[in-house]
Amino acid sequence: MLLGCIGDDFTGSSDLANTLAKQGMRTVQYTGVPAEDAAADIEAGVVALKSRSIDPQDAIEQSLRALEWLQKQGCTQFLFKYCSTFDSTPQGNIGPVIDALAEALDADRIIVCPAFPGTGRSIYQGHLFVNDVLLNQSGMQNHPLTPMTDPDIRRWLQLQTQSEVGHVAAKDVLHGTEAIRAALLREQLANKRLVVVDALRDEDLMQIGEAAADLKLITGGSGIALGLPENFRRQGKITSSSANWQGESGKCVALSGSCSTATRTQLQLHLKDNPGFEIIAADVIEGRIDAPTIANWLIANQGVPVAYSSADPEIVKQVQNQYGREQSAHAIESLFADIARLLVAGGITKILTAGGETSGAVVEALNLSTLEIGPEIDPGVPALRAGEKLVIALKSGNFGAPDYFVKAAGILDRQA
Ligand SMILES: Nc1ncnc2c1ncn2[C@@H]1O[C@H](COP(=O)(O)OP(=O)(O)OP(=O)(O)O)[C@@H](O)[C@H]1O
Ligand SMILES: O=C(O)[C@@H](O)C(=O)CO
Repeated sequence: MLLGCIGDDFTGSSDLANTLAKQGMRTVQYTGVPAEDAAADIEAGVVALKSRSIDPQDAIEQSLRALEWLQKQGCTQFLFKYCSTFDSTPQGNIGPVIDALAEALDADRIIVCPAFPGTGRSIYQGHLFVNDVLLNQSGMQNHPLTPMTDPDIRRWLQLQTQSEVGHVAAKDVLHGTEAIRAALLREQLANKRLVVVDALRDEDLMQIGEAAADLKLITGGSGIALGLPENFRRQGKITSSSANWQGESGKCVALSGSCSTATRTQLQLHLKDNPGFEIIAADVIEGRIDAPTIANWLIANQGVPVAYSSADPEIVKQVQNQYGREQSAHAIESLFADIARLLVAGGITKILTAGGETSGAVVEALNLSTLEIGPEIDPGVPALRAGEKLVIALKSGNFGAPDYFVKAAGILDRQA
């Protein structure tokens, strides 16, 4: 294994694995730190953690264990993947995890670049934009677990890290690889260990990737991985691989715990032609609805039926005020986990999940330890083979075109 990656959630990890696979690296996504060594022919390994919203100390410990395993697999470069909307709180977990990985690797010039132009996330003057609005006006200010209220990534990160935060601005990035390399060195000499790097376009990310060829630790969204495979290819270390994807026949069902604007738009369109079961959070928390009822409903309905708790931010806020943020999230995630188990036991072979935390709960409940990367459904969302009789797609809350659910069901389908 050449490139060792640690993802702070499961959907985000599949986003990264998708990018690396598309750029020609043989990539596998692991759920948690594997007990066994990786197969010998894997070039990039993504250890997916569910560490985005847990206690920072726990996130550090899990990330260091992942790092140790990846080091044991022979990796020479490491990538810490977080969300392209930099999902975190003033306490972490991005800064504390980077600090710990940096110490363990004795790394410097650590790029911090959540940009993902393919999904509209760019960084200019240290500020993160989602399409044409700043992060804190994009809907992310209402995120149920990590509300992003400051678009200045330098300022937000500085709250979380012991290291000093530097910046490589677009004026350097737009001059290409050598200028980026020189600017990173300049920041290192000024004792800025973590460096937010502006990026507007995929070309910028390719050049940032090239400038990062000799860095031990790189951090960012999946976009930061775009240019890395080429470094290994240039050294003759990777050979092109062509994955042999085959979907599954049978019914496809969707589970959505994502309350993001994108998911709610997708649901609105999907529910015009497909049946939906709306899960009311209070009913879950107070035990008025259970998993078997919903699983049976999904199995019995035609089309691509969806069970969803996705609600308007105002409703989510009310639920959280009444029952607590953690408690309500936990209750809903456990419900989705139980539904998923029942679906698979009931013979379902294709499952779509929406929302990072929700997807994490489902992947863990189903014990899906290794995910093979299939074709891309929409930017950042690959089809995944999770077992001999199960294919899935894990959609990050904000990803996917309006017709995502139907498109995803089509790609997971076995082609005649
Ligand atoms: N109706 C609801 N009321 C309160 N909390 C909810 C409700 N529906 C879902 N949740 C919780 O909100 C959280 C949504 O997070 P999740 O990561 O699944 O989606 P997302 O934030 O849209 O996606 P991403 O993290 O990929 O951006 C989960 O913990 C979920 O259990
Ligand atoms: O980077 C992103 O936006 C996604 O891969 C993700 O991590 C959202 O949960």
